[in-house]
Amino acid sequence: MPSPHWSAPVAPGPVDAAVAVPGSKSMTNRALILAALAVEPSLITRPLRSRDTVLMADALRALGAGITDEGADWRVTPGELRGPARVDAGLAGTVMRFVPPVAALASGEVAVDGDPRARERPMGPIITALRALGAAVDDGGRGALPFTVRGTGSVNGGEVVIDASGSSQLVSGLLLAAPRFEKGVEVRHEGPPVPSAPHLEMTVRMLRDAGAAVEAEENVWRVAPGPLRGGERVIEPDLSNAAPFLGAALVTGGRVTVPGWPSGTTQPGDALRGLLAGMGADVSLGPDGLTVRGTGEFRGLDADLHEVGELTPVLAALAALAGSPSRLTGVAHLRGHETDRLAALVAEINGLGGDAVELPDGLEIRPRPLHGGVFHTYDDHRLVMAAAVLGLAVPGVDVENPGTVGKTLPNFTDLWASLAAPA
Ligand SMILES: O=C(O)C1=C[C@@H](OP(=O)(O)O)[C@@H](O)[C@H](O)C1
Ligand SMILES: C=C(OP(=O)(O)O)C(=O)O
Repeated sequence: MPSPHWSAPVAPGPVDAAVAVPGSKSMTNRALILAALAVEPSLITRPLRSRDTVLMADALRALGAGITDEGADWRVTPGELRGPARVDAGLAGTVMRFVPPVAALASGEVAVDGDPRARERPMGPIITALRALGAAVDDGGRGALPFTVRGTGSVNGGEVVIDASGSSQLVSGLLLAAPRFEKGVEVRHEGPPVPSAPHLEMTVRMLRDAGAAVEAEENVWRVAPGPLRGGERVIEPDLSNAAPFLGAALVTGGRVTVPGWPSGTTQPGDALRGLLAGMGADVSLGPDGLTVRGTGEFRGLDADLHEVGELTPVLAALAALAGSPSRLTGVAHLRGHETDRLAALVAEINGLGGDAVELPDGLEIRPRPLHGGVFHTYDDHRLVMAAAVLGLAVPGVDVENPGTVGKTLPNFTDLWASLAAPA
């Protein structure tokens, strides 16, 4: 039984470590979807194994895909998509937005539900879009989980307009399944800007790598119908999950290397290079990976994080420890993430004596001396990571429900212990 609380370790001095972070959640779950829709088997190499990716594998198995372990890798053998099936999305945005368009391709009923908080996350636009593309979805008029997709074995597809300002995943979900729609798809976004542009680029890139014909313009994406290839898909390390480790170099004036950092990538975590450099870190990318060095002093950050919202919790923790104030903007959509992240970060940073204020679209954080206390995590993996960063410098940070970090990084506290241990 994991302990319901975790005392975040104080760094005994400057950290000096190499930390190999496991595979990208976003790439693993896209690779699983594309492999399940392909015309031949795939091998997914170095996948992330975490709650979100195991839920994705289980969902696709329930719909007829064969997914088996091959050492640490996953072998995916496409099968005929069929219901009846039940899909548990947990709290995974990728499962709740990427699986329903696949379920619409199945013959039979597919019931989709998730954690209580998952029922509050934005889903309405993709349900409406699926109906416009020819799928039958019974959501009891809620525009949210739970719902049942009544598949007939095919989806007509075609043109659809969607407001994806609440989540880029609403677009990604439609695009990933679209090569199997009779007419493919043209998705046009209308509304306030879509967040997380790199994740949309990741969707386009991975579809193309699998052989799909995709056109992407500003706010319009077209996917032609056609077969998807299988074969080997190698998953990059999760660069967003590298954030707390790299941040530790800044907080302690130490050095952290993340091996396997790609020289080119669609992952939003790559933006950490510029963001941490902007806070005063020395950042270098070389054959050994990405190395971040801190001097012990670092400044606050004034940044629009609209495209890289998932980095916000860890950057907010760094901001609370920085030498000058920070403004993190462009992230109103974080109110629909695992929890309302803006409210949660303000409550927990201020609970330790900090001075964080919620903006209409972000956070303003003025550093102040902090003290220990319980740090609540709201079923949000990234709040566990934020708490760990604070704990490096603040004795007595008592992290509630640390196991929730297993959403994307089950061995986080072990990796963290090796980082914060005396050399
Ligand atoms: O497509 C993806 O893999 C993701 C897209 C982003 O979602 P939003 O656009 O909803 O922020 C990101 O925050 C999430 O962690 C993963
Ligand atoms: C927003 C996140 O996750 P999800 O894929 O559930 O949307 C996240 O990992 O920061």
